[in-house]
Amino acid sequence: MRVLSVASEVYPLVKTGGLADVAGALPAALAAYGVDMQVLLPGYKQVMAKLPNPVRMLEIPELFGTSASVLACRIDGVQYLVLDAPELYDRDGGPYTDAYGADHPDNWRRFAALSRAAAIIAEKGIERWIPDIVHAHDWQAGLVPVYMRHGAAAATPTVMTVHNLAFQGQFGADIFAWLGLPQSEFGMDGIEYYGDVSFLKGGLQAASAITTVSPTYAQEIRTPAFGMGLDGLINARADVLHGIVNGIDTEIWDPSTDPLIEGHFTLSRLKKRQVNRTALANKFGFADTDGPVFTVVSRLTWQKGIDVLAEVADDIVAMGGKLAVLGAGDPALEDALKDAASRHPGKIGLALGYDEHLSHVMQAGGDVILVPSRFEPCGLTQLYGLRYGNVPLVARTGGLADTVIDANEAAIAARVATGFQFSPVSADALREALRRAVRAFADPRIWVRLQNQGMKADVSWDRSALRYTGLYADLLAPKREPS
Ligand SMILES: Nc1ncnc2c1ncn2[C@@H]1O[C@H](COP(=O)(O)OP(=O)(O)O[C@H]2O[C@H](CO)[C@@H](O)[C@H](O)[C@H]2O)[C@@H](O)[C@H]1O
Repeated sequence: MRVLSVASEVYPLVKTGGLADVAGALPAALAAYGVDMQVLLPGYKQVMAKLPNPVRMLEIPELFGTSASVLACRIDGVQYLVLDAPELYDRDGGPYTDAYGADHPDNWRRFAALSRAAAIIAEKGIERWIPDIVHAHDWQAGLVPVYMRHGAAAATPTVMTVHNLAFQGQFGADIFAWLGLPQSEFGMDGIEYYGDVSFLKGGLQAASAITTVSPTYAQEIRTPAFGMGLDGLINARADVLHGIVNGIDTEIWDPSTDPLIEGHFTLSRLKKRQVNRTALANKFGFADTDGPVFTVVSRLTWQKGIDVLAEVADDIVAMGGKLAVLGAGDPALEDALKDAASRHPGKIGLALGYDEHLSHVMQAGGDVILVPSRFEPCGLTQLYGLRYGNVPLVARTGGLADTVIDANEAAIAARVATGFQFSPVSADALREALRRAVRAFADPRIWVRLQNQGMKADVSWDRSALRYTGLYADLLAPKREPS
């Protein structure tokens, strides 16, 4: 089965968040089930610089006012297709923003081009490789199913995966004329959204199947509270909606071999974890290694509940804990955390910025990974925490609710608890959960049990890869007429 996956970021070539991890891990995970997945992504400056021996496979003479080509490149067994269009992608800054952090004004054109290129590949193939299915991720690939339904590959099934419904790719109606779509698309069943254009809405309407990254989030987005204005549409398409929880790449995230951490450890050699704790304490300038070290690796935003975290920072210290935060985002939240760190030198440490290496160090050396998100489609840092003995303390929402088993008394006694959940996302509820964690940490028997159970949890892609494979197979199965 041949599947073309289309994403705006893919680890290890370019990453700003969880989408890259998932788009990067899927090809290998699905290969185990006989899926031949190739991944199309934009040829940003940082991507082009990383390609070993790219081969030019397909010329696209006219793509949104510029010429483009598709390069193929194999890295660690994965076949990447890179859309080389310098006018669109050869720029300083990140995948979506310029060097000053502002969105590129022509992002609609940059990602419409990615989607159009995917549709062209679906029609023409790359050499003799023609996808049986096209799998689009998030709004940046939202127009893939839309372009496909108006072209020669209209019969090829498409899957639209929502990694975060908060980002919809909404642009003014004036861009519609430039998209090269029939006028009928500017309507209820197409990409029109309250008089604007929405790339994600288009994808959700046109795709053969919709998936999101956990079963709980799949239910939540059917409600006005989580549906971000699209709950009506999602409910109307509930028969093709699936919640498939993310896994993690257990080779990259393996505490027994991880080259980015100080000391390797396993379930049976948990004591060896200690050197990582010390390394973390040194990195964040902690005065000592007493008490639990709470860690946060996150975009610093309202979605992630970082305002609530800042509210309880003093309490963490008062409870005898330490706090280490790695992240970047909203300047007001960065300031609130900077203030907390300056109030508590040696106890609260802040690393502002994006640092993949440090994120591994934190998972290996922390005691608790905090994820106080207001909504969380799946969440990956709690999965890395489980695997690294960094016990998750999470808000009871979305994929966090699906992947962490709360340490209530019954779950502790039954030896199934893996972390702590709290609800609602408020300072009071978070404080209460922190207290529970501090109490559990004080009892080494309970704590080691939590770490053990977490490290034993299956966070691999195995089960979910099987579910994606099943979904693809269903989409390809000949439709039976109702009898
Ligand atoms: N400052 C920093 N330095 C280094 N690494 C950092 C970092 N900030 C974040 N990261 C890393 O970026 C990734 C973030 O992934 P998440 O799943 O937690 O959230 P994100 O909102 O990006 O993803 C969206 O897509 C994913 C994938 O489907 C869903 O799990 C999630 O719920 C959804 O919001 C993790 O690998 C984390 O370690």
